[in-house]
Amino acid sequence: MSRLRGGESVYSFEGSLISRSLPIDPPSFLSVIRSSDTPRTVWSTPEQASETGGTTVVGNGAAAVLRADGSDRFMTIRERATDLFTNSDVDTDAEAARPRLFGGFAFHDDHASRAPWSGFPGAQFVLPRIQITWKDDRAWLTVNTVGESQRGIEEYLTDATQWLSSLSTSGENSDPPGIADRERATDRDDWRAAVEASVEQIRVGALRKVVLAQALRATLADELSVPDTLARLRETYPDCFGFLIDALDGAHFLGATPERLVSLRGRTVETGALAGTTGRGDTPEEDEWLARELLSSEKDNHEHDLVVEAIREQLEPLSTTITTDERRIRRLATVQHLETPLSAELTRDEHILSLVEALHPTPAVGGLPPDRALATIRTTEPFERGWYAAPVGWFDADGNGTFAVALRSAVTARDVVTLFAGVGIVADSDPDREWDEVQLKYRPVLDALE
Ligand SMILES: C=C(O[C@@H]1C=C(C(=O)O)C=C[C@H]1O)C(=O)O
Repeated sequence: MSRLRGGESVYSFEGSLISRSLPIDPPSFLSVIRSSDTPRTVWSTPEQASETGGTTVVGNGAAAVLRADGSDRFMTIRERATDLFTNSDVDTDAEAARPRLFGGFAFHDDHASRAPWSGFPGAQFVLPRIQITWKDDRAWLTVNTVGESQRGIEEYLTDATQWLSSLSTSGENSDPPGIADRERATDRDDWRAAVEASVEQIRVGALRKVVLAQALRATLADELSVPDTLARLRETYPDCFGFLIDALDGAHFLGATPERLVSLRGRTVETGALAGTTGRGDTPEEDEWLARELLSSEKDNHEHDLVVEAIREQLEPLSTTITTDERRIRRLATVQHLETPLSAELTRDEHILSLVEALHPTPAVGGLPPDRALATIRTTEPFERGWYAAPVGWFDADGNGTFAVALRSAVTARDVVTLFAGVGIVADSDPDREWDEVQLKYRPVLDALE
């Protein structure tokens, strides 16, 4: 396996990309990820996703890592990716198995790589050394090299095939680690004051909406298994985007988010608004009652309208048509949301990173007007958002890809897991109800740990 491990050199790649893939018998997800080297990548799309039809990818190690910082991080990543993909030699019979860059961005332009985000730059994308892709009932092995010879890639392929055949075919999930201690970054009084101050800003017309978040530091009782935690999240949230991004220093960012930021295939864009939240009922009747109440809530519909409007405004200059579907309920294991799917046809070819940059942050996680909302978030939140609520996903050589908004997520370092969750504040937000909503949004990750 030593040849499969990425050395320091992968972080400043030179030479051209060679990629080979072949169909394989679907291996066990848990076995693959448990025996993968860092940086590992996990990406799984909702089972029902129309354009991807439920795809899972695990990346073992790195053939190349692209990193960038600052407000031009989107462009820098795109340029470095273009260098990487130029003159590449890719041999695959399946679109799903093509080489892809997986990673994401920090929420703020002036992101600070300090705890709990040390190791996470403003942007990081990994071209996996080995990519295992599952789609429907099929699976593929892809091996990527940069700056190696043709003979080199054949050897990597042989090693990777041997590695796969050595894996156990079943994976039993271990018990969750449990939580020994919890510490909130924001106490209830500070929260109340922050929400009231934002509501006041909205009432005087300085803001229209702002999304305020909280952080929860959980010290684990036992050792964390990242693969097992992800497997639990995938099981409870099959209709979410599951993700894992390894920093290069041993930290991990993982989650299961219901929110798509954007997908691009050719000139077809899929996106959507997700904002406005209520809980789950104890019975189907109670669930229905809560859903109906959410659909008719003036406050939640206003919160949601602002997101739909902002997305349409960003897409309009780029698109020939924009289609806004009917507003509906998105029911998850712990909460229900208002959701409006949107799609568009672009007037010309665009790279998905241009769309990601244009859309991030939508008012579902930032606010309006964007600059004032971001300044309010910066001065109000006593912690670093890091990669929380920011774009995570993948793109390929053609500039196609999918990005989700990294919600219901946590960053882990040794025995501490820091969870994040936020809520949209509008004129009639009540601090105590918003507090409760934050606690509900911690549940996906908390349940996977307890
Ligand atoms: C900010 C979060 O969620 C966002 C805010 C929502 C709301 O305020 O109703 C709903 C879904 C997400 O767009 C989060 O989960 O942390």
